[in-house]
Amino acid sequence: MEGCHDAGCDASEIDADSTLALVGCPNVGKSVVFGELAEQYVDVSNYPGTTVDTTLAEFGEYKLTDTPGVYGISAFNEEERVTREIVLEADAVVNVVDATHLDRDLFLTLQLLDMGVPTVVALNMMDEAEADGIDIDVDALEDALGVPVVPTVAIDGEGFEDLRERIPAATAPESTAVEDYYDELPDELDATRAEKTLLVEGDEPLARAVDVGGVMADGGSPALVEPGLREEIYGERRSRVQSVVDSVQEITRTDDSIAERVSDLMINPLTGTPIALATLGLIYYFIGDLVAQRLVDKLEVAVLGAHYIPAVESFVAGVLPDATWVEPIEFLLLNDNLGLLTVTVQYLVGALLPLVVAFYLAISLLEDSGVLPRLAVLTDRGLNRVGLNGRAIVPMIVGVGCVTMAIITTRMVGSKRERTISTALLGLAVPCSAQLGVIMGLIASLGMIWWFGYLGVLLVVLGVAGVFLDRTLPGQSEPLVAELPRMRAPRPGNILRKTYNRAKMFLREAIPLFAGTALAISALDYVGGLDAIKAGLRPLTSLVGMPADFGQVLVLGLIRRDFAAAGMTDMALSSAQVFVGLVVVTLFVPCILSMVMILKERDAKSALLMWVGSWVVAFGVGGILAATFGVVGL
Ligand SMILES: Nc1nc2c(ncn2[C@@H]2O[C@H](COP(=O)(O)OP(=O)(O)OP(=O)(O)O)[C@@H](O)[C@H]2O)c(=O)[nH]1
Repeated sequence: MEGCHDAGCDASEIDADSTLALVGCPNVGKSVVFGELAEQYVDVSNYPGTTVDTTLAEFGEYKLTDTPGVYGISAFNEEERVTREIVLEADAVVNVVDATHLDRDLFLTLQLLDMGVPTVVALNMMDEAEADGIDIDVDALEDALGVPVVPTVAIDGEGFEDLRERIPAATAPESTAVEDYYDELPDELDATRAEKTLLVEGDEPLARAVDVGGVMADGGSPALVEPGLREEIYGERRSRVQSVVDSVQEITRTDDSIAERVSDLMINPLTGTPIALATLGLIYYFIGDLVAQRLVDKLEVAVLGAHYIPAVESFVAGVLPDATWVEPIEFLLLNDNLGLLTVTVQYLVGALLPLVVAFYLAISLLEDSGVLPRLAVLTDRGLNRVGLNGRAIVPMIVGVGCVTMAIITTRMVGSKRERTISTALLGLAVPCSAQLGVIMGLIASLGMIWWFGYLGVLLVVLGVAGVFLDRTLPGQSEPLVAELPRMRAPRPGNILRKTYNRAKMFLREAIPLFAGTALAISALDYVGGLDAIKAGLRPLTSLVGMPADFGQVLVLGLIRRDFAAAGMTDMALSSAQVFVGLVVVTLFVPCILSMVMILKERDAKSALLMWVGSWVVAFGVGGILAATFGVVGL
């Protein structure tokens, strides 16, 4: 069935096979509503903008599509374009409205109704409205809007029976205040009410698609209407929203709740900074120390290293026949660098799995409690200087746990440009905890001053690289959307479910990639490729004042960063050499698994540029430090 947003579309047009879109502002509970209606879990987060991909599900005889949260139907950014497209295609909309934010959310509702989109309003978060002393006269709201309004508490499944029942009655008022503006459009234009409304609001994709007489796939000249018209229509709609809110809502309590007071403390730089540092410290302690060091150490070494690897080795040796052709197979499966059944499994199960689970657990808690967006607001200004916004704080912290993991979290930092910058910075100068552990051990014997020197160099490189990328990459980074979700007690069920789902999805995508890479590197190793690389690296190792053996360290670094740092433990080096060597291995290329992830999350060109860039920066900075300290490799 075609979209039916023309004037006069009524309930009878919504029948079996109709497509329903779930539309609402960010963080109003759409994902929970979707889960309730479709009986299917989608990622629920107390963080605006977590629904980036859309999900389609069957709901009774309808098809139901989840959409990214938007404040209005327009096409200024990626989320808006996705939602706009879905709304234009849909037969009806379930508009989720946050009862504690009527004044904000009803703009979208009225816009949908102006467009003639058959709508049912799910007035969600009624529990929070009640707690905040917000009294809404639902019948009056229904009368004012002219469409069904159903109060819901999505997390408790309240109101859904009613909602399901009233969806077939989705409708839109026959006429709209916006119709007066349609006169601005060419007389011969053949467009639906939805299209006309968007056109008078200056919708660019539609304006570009207009040809004489109709809306076409492409062609025609953009800007059909005066540029100022949008503001006029928006202003008029906002005043309609205000009068609806004034007539249906009464606020009986005005003092701040505890959650609001905590929130204020968190975003005030004076009190927020120590809270943020403590939170970051806690995350680091949990992911970087407790899990990445202790648990992973136990699992990787004491369990898998001591029991699993010997067992699999003897099993494979027992199964494979004793013949020369078996040798390469045995090497691919069992070699000590990246054997498919040995080190690769040891890494995936012993390190990556616990890290992934720990990470998702921590992030889910931070998201659902509302701490995460407040951290983003606090760190926003500093990160702006390097072309990022506050949302990038998470990948940076996570990177200190595991860079591979952090690269996935760059999904949440906003535009493609910011994702590229944060990925590049992560790959370049954020040491992962496994590497940091070994590095700390090595530096501890040199003294505190070297430790600060090491951190100082990394910060300078991060700053310079960030500013460089910000200036050279085309476009501009997006500002942080300032709207803060409310602070809530996380729901354990949701945290566990989300962690499980995210970890499962991650592993399902990552395991084949890692296995393939391990096989390819092992094959290269078998034919002597890694030794050849080591010999070829000699000019570079002397450039940074390191002995020839440092080539071996770099080859290990291509595979895993902590291997590289660990490779330096039994080399005879001066203090300055240890320092320079550690800076070089930190800035050196991301480990092979991070590279696989960069390839997957970005594209081949960015991955190659980042890889080559790391060589240049590592040896450039290493060369400067070597010259400064006068270190010479033997
Ligand atoms: N108290 C309360 N919390 C709710 C209700 N509905 C949803 N939530 C919580 O609100 C937060 C946001 O819910 P989501 O379903 O992720 O919101 P969304 O609209 O899909 O958000 P985006 O996808 O980011 O636009 C989560 O922490 C939910 O647990 C409700 O009726 N009452």
